Amino acid sequence: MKSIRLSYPLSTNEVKAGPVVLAMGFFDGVHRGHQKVIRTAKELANERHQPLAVLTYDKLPAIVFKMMEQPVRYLTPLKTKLSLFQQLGVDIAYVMNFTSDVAELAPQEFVDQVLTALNPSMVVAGFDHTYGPADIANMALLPTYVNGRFDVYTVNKLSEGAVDEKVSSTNIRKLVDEGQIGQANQLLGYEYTTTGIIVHGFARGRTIGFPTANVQWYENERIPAVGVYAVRMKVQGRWVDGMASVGFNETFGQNKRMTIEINLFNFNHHIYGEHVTVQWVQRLRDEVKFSSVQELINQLKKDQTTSEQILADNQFSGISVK
Ligand SMILES: Cc1cc2nc3c(=O)[nH]c(=O)nc-3n(C[C@H](O)[C@H](O)[C@H](O)COP(=O)(O)O)c2cc1C
Ligand SMILES: Nc1ncnc2c1ncn2[C@@H]1O[C@H](COP(=O)(O)OP(=O)(O)O)[C@@H](O)[C@H]1O
Repeated sequence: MKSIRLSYPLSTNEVKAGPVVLAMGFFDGVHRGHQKVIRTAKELANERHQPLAVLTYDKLPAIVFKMMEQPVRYLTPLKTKLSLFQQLGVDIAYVMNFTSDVAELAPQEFVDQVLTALNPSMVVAGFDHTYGPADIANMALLPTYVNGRFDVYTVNKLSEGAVDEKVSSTNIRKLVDEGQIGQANQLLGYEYTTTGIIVHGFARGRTIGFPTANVQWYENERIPAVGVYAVRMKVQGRWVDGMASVGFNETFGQNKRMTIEINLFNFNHHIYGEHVTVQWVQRLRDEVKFSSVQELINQLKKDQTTSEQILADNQFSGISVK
């Protein structure tokens, strides 16, 4: 997959491919609804023997319109999103720098100056996709603006039972914020992931028999709620089972800053400075302030047994963040 940065106004050197089938959307989370859009577009592209391109944006378009939490925390920061696009068979990812100029484009201008410039034979998006104000820039009106220059294909809402009612980025963000990772994973269609690097902590972990790798997550990552989780971590190119604590080390009472600490099973290497990917599989419990370190150790032993069982039962889904 090629990834190409675009900024407005588009220059012709940036876009060499065409004709392509073009899927468009912000796709935060690349959840099962988004996957349906991209997979549908892939089938259409295959039928036409054309590459599949995706048009997405480097930041949530809403940032330009309204006050948002800062920094904005995504389900999938760009790098993660691109990894998922690649696994869905995307050939070209156009990442547009979303500025006020782009936000201010009238729907007709967006179609003429952005979409058309990407040489699509067909544009594909979800039923609720908008490219400006919802009343004038929706999928029903897109064919009018396109005026026969290329085809438009709208992908219906994903609906295969009650749970699919809730396949939306907003809902998944809420589940992650509440720590309901099992449910978030169901809607995502893969295990929720966080990336970062391993930094030094207080070096207490090894003294209690549970060394913990401290993950300094990258900016814009959206971290699950405080609590304890069964996880996998990719480090030095391989996935290792483990358990994670997101919290403040209540028992030791020194930590004012929230940390992610991971004890890996059957693992004994120094990994400071390594880039890692954490796959959140299941929530186990809340963080507890224990009255002694021994009580913490007893609980960690139980957490390990529970995590090992969960991870043994949990198989990798079709796609996962690499
Ligand atoms: C799976 C797991 C669960 C944990 N649960 C708790 C907890 O409930 N309460 C708590 O105070 N600390 C908990 N801890 C955090 C330990 O206190 C922490 O890992 C230890 O202080 C080591 O920190 P260090 O990396 O700074 O040496 C947990 C750690 C892990 C790996
Ligand atoms: N099984 C393991 N799980 C996690 N980290 C491990 C493991 N074995 C060795 N390590 C190493 O030990 C470090 C954690 O030890 P710890 O005493 O908790 O120190 P620190 O507070 O500096 O992170 C990790 O960053 C990693 O480099």
